[in-house]
Amino acid sequence: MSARLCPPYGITATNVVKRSSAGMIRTSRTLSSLSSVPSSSIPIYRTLEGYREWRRKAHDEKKSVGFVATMGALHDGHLSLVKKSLEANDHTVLSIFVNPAQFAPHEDLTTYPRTLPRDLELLESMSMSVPGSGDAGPAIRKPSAVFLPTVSQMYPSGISQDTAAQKGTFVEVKGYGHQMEGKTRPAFFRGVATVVTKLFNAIEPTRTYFGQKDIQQALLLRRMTRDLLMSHPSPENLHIVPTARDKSGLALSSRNAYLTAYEREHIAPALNRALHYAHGMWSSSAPKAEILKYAAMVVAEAAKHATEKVDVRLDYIEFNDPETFEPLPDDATQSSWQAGDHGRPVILSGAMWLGKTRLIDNLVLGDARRLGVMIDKVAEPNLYNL
Ligand SMILES: Nc1ncnc2c1ncn2[C@@H]1O[C@H](COP(=O)(O)OP(=O)(O)OP(=O)(O)O)[C@@H](O)[C@H]1O
Ligand SMILES: CC(C)(CO)[C@@H](O)C(=O)[O-]
Ligand code: BAL
Repeated sequence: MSARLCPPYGITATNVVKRSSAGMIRTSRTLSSLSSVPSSSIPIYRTLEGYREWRRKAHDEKKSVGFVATMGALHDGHLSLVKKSLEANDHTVLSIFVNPAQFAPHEDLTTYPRTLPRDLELLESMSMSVPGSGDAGPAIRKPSAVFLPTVSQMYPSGISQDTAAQKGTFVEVKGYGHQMEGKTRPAFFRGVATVVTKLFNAIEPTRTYFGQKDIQQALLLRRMTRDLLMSHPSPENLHIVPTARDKSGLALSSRNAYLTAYEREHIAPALNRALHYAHGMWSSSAPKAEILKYAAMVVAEAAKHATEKVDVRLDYIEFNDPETFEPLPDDATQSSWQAGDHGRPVILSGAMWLGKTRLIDNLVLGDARRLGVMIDKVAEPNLYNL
């Protein structure tokens, strides 16, 4: 059953999620009832049964299905993933689901931006002309469906943000979830791998698209598809789309909505500047440990020269092996890395706190295509990381 329903809707942080004393998450009536969904010309599936009926038809018609998983609060970064999917697939499906399992109890699940009406408007406004097959003229493609499940649909056994209290089935990509982002967010990748496995099982995508902004997530999920012998998608059909940015270099992110205009314009871009500074030093053969000190100073300088009160804390900047995610040795240099016959690029990534907002970013040093990042000739060079 597809839901094309009318207002009133009322989705706010407080009416979406309620937590019992045991930390179990349940959806409020507002979000779980169908009447909470704005009207849309794109079919919205709130149930697995409804979506699967649509998917069966696409399968019978031998149509390919591209998939973009999101937590909503859409921006141009998300839309760049949708465009890649529209280009390559007969159908494009997008999911919007704020996944409790990837938020630690102290993190921002309740305040995470939720902008469903605007998200649907943005998706409705998207279309792409693609060459028709045979003698047919060009065809117009638009997003075909939105999957908008409830927490109880996605977690039939219930879900607690407290990992010790969790029951049911979880997916862990062992050995790859504790470095980089996993150092600060130890349960994050377990939550992501679990929900994305469920989404892949539900959506059955031919191809999927993840953002380079969350590079560890994308690479870990590709490993998961390989380890679990997945066919929908197969590992080679999990694509990574370059990071879309503000002119200042700041990576677009739903959490940027937490920032003041001053923070967004003047302070947040310091993380990207620090990464570029580190890249410059790497190219001039400086050793990693020294580079990291200077990169941290770039962030500190931005805070020092702020003309408004800001609370800036660098979480980390690090160089990591894209295959193992392990940090490079302190004395590693660009030439020692290359001489090690790795031939693979290096991930230079970082995270910083701006008040309560945590921002992340990365550059791939070397040929990002080797990581399956989709660099194409229409890309504007200053938007991309090579
Ligand atoms: N600036 C961006 N460029 C390209 N892809 C992006 C960008 N931001 C997010 N994505 C990708 O969009 C998908 C959905 O991400 P998500 O809904 O968490 O948005 P987000 O902006 O990353 O949110 P958050 O602020 O929580 O990090 C992920 O694959 C993510 O990597
Ligand atoms: C992949 C994802 C949708 C899983 O909840 C989320 O981690 C994200 O948006 O990057
Ligand atoms: N894009 C990553 C989602 C998260 O930080 O929870």
